[in-house]
Amino acid sequence: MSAAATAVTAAAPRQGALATLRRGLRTMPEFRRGLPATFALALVATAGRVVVPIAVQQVIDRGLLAPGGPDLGLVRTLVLVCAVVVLVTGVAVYRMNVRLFRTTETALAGLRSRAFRHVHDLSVLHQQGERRGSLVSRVTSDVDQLSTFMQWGGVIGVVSLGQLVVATVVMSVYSWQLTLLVIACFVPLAVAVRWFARRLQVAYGIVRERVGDVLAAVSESVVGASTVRAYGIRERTAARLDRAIGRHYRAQVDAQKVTAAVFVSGELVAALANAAVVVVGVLLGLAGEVSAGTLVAFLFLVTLFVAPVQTATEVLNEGQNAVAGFRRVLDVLDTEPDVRDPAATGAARELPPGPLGVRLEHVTFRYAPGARAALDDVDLALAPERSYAVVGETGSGKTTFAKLVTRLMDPTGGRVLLGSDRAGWVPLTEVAFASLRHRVGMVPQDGFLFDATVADNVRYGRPDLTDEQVAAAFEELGLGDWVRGLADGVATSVGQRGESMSAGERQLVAIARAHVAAPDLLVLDEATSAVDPATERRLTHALERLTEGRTTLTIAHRLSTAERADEVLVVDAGRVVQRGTHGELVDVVGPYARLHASWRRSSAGTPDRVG
Ligand SMILES: Nc1ncnc2c1ncn2[C@@H]1O[C@H](COP(=O)(O)OP(=O)(O)OP(=O)(O)O)[C@@H](O)[C@H]1O
Repeated sequence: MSAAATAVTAAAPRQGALATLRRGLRTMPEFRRGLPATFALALVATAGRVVVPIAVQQVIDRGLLAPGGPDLGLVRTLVLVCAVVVLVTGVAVYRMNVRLFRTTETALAGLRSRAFRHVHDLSVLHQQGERRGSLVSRVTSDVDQLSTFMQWGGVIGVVSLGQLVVATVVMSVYSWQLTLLVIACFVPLAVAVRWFARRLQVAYGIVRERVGDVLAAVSESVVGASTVRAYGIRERTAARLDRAIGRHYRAQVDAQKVTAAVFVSGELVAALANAAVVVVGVLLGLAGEVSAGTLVAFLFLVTLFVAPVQTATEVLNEGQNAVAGFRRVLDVLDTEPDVRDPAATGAARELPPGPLGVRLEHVTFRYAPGARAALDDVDLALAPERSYAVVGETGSGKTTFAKLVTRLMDPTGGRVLLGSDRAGWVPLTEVAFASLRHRVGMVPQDGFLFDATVADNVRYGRPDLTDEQVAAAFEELGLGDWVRGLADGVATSVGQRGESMSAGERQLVAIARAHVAAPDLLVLDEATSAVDPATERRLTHALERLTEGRTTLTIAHRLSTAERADEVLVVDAGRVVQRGTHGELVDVVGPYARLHASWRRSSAGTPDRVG
């Protein structure tokens, strides 16, 4: 599959609801494992429910109204049997629920973790193509949506169906006339339930949409809190949020009205069926067709009819939710990772030992089929242990170049190789991820930090390092005084996404992280943000130490970086148009001289940005 971004939703062909449910359940072997035993318990629970009406009939007809006077011994035995059956049913229902919760949670945890790993396997580009919030919701709330159905809907649905069948069988054994009567009463309800189910689907569809609106409004106002405050638009933002909450409230109430209507209809039909059974039953009794016990048993059996028909609406509704949830989760799992670890196929190679150079052979990259090439037929070689500065106008393709060299994406044409003439070259697509991540390091522009201590962030790629070793690494980079000046030294917490640190400080931590990882090839995306002169000096010094003796590819935004580099590569509209030292290029008429001149013009404002 090409590296071009394809939305996750486009990956799988649409399947029918049942096929989706079946396929979804197949992806959760943990769920199917305990299912037969759970169904056996469900069967016991169902059977237990019809034992009581049968016993009542027996107590009345053969115990209390026995031809030779009341048979109290039989009544006692039947009451005892009933008590045991009720107890066993209770235990079975309890065990069934516990088993169901356990297997469902195990299965969902497995699914969540598989889906999460899969999202990680998708390329960076793909993760950007899909809105991140949406990917997160697929692994969290969409999976949660399945849980109600699996814990409750599926098995309760089957139990209810079983209850209906068993109740019908028992009733028809007692009296086919009364059975037909009860069914006749419930047919309109069954039809109404289908109608209600459609209305519920629409109503809850609107509720889910409104929930999304509320979440979007809340997250936007929280993320943009400073902008909201700065422009004094608090009232407007709050009003927008209130409107979203109000719409959600109305949608929720509308949906609940439909649910309430379903239950009321159930109650009405049950009352109607009871009344009909009493009237017709008494008439049949007078004609000698049914006994008093049968009539009372029927009243019990009618109640067994109501619950399943009512639950059917909810089961249908939950089933529809689950199908929607499964679709969204399966879409993620069905998406083939476009940057695959060759180790998964067993054909992976290690990078050759020693210093690493880079070779690009006719490399082309398009972000989408038919889009303009972000890199266009680039053919070049970078020697090991030298430093290169990649410069160019904004949007010229510098970041794309860096992402292809670190295999965050694969080229749509041509290939990238790492190695050296001495030790040999290996195409990046054949290099095991473990070897690649071990030998190739990247310091991204934003210097993302995890919510942990400075030391934890530094040893991300080297978990074996102690705090002392991390502190020593800062010393080696000339950052000892800075780290000692932090509240708790290397044990200082950086806050969520590193928010307790300034942009420059985050870069220092990111540099230390790259330093302890000690890669042979280092790709640096130079930060564009201006930092204070003291941090700037620290950064420059630390970067010098970090890049010493390593092949370094820097996406340079500062002229000083370009000046210091062994060679400058000038990228323009996806092509490398100039190459040489700063001294060689600066006096030649061309893009570099233009960039340089524009830097000179703006040098009064920003220190030394070149691209
Ligand atoms: N995720 C993306 N999807 C689609 N097009 C993209 C994507 N990222 C970059 N591009 C396009 O590819 C081209 C090269 O972008 P790239 O990010 O490599 O430029 P750059 O030289 O690094 O720019 P800057 O200096 O602003 O970071 C640009 O035209 C950009 O619009």
